[in-house]
Amino acid sequence: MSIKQSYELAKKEYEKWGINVDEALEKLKQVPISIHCWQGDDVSGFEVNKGELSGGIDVTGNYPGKARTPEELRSDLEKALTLIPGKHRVNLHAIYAETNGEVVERDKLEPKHFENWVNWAKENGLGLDFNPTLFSHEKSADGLTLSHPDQEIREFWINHCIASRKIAEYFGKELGSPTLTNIWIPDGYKDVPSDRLTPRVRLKESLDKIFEEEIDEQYNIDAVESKLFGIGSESYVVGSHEFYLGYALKNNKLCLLDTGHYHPTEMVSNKISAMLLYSDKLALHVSRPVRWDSDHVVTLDDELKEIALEIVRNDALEKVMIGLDFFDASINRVAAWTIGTRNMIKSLLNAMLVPNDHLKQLQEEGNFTERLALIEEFKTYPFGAIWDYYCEQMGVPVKETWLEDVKKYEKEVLSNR
Ligand SMILES: C[C@H](O)[C@H](O)[C@@H](O)C(=O)CO
Ligand SMILES: [Mn+2]
Repeated sequence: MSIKQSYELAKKEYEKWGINVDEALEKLKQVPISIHCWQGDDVSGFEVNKGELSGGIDVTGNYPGKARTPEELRSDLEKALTLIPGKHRVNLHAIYAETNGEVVERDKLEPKHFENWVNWAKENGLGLDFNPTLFSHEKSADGLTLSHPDQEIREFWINHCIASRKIAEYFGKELGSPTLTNIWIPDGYKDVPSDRLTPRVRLKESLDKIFEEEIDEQYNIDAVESKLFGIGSESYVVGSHEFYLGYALKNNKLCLLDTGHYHPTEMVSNKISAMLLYSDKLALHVSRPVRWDSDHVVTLDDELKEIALEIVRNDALEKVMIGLDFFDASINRVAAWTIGTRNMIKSLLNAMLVPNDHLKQLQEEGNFTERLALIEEFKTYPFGAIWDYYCEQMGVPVKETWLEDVKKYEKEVLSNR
């Protein structure tokens, strides 16, 4: 049976429940995923005086073929993008600046240092997102940045974040779509603090200075990302969830929820509807924590499906800015992007192929038996046939055939590095 024939049969199954499959596929095409560049080079970046990865995050594995230059990273991203259906965005960190061999301190970074990225994004029809990098640097060696007791150090990082917002504004203007600029800081303490308040007061003041200058939301949207703990900040993180939730609501900023930044049984899927009652938009870093914030490649697991359901059934596709955040150096990095991003898209399609309105109605009626029965039965509906057809229509490999492309690329390109 051809992919189209399987699709037609599967479509009929969904149509019985009033689900318009063609409409769902059209909708899916419009959803951009922000693909993080840092999976391609293990969060190394291209700074001339680059430091070791720090900030309480870690990349493990030494699979060959890591990108060593901006050209290699862009070429690897291009490869991955040929295997992922849809038009997406690329998420950059400040450490991916190109400074022509010159040492440019992070507080002095300018749009011109990202010109190649912008030209490349234009050529490939991509949007760009951005992050100031407040780790892997001598001025964050003690694990503190925007909340540092030393005013000079704080000023340095404030100026870096201000410079980053200007770079993001430039991206937004050049590419005609707003850049999401996300601030994440590693600040925290290994051991039980004797004062939790003072660092938070300083972080609040630093953020106020960073956001002093208004930037048109047509070009730049600001987000703040919280965390629970990191390596070396096990007991206390200054920018906790509650800290940023309050800050974002009061200052009209977006909260960015990283799925690896909560207690192991605390689910981001359960936060989306609550937060969207009080905020027009929110942002995600979809990751996969395995026992800790390990940033494993995203799989099509229950929580990913639940996150997608919450976005789709609450009509929030334009309110939730979906980004990815994982970095696995133990497998082929192009495959990592491909697996994780395809899974994110698959989860959205899956959510569109569920009779969401009917299930909501059942809940309202207190019919929990039917609610559970249908949720479970839909798990084995022929979703794969719809996904395969979507891939074919979008001109990307169907099923696991993309692996052949990755193997070829590994043989011809990655293995020569
Ligand atoms: C590269 C980092 O993962 C990223 O900046 C941040 O989003 C994070 O999640 C730190 O744990
Ligand atoms: Mn993150």
